[in-house]
Amino acid sequence: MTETVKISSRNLNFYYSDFHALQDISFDMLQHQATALIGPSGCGKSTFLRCINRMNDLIAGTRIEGSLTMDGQDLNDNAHDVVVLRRRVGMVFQKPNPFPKSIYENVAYGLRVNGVKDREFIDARVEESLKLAALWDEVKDRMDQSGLSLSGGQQQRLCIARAMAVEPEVLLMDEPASALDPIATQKIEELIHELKNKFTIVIVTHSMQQAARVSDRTAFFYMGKLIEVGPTDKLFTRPENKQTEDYITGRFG
Ligand SMILES: Nc1ncnc2c1ncn2[C@@H]1O[C@H](COP(=O)(O)OP(=O)(O)OP(=O)(O)O)[C@@H](O)[C@H]1O
Repeated sequence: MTETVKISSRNLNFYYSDFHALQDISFDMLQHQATALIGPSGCGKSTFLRCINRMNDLIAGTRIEGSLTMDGQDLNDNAHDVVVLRRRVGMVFQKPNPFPKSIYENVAYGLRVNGVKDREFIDARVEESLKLAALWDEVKDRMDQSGLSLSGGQQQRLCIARAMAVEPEVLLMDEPASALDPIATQKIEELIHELKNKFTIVIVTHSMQQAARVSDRTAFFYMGKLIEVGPTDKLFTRPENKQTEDYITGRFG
């Protein structure tokens, strides 16, 4: 497998006012792989994820130092258009958050916002995205129903379809299955395996089992620092760092 770096973090520091939430984070996320971010609550996983699509820009008093690049381009360069960035980097959140609109309109939303008007094109992209999200068969006969009428697991797959409709290059997932039952969780995990063929995935998860099941590489964060990163099977079976070992064996966290 050829390994191309998609996103690269170098000496990344992030502050919420005086609080130093991320400290000197340096590692690469590879193209067409899933990278899992693990670590105890409050260690900075979500903060790091939100740096990638600059969602933290929305929080007053935050500051970022160091470099974060995608395809070698600095994401924090002021010349970088955040709207374009968010089209290239989709995001799925912990709780499914469909819009109070029809299933069809949920998926078509990003295209419409981007000015696409061609109905046939939108129809085709909606179908393709729902198929990619493994939801098409369950909804194809009720596209006009509200997205909110779906089950939690279906809603999350709808949100994944919505994110994919604008053909992002990267999909950020912040604990995408934490609000779902085991069967819906399994579907999302299977989906991640499929989606890797098309996208680069960075996933925050509280579940080490989930990280082990879905990711190629895992990064272990602790108190704002990156303690260890490497191939998932190695990190979980032969960690190099004592703190990683203590965490994965359940001695803390
Ligand atoms: N908007 C904010 N303002 C100030 N501090 C924040 C803000 N968001 C997060 N923090 C702090 O930054 C640290 C990292 O939080 P973050 O949410 O990134 O951790 P996490 O590892 O994702 O945690 P969890 O697993 O509980 O979601 C925590 O100490 C948190 O309290």
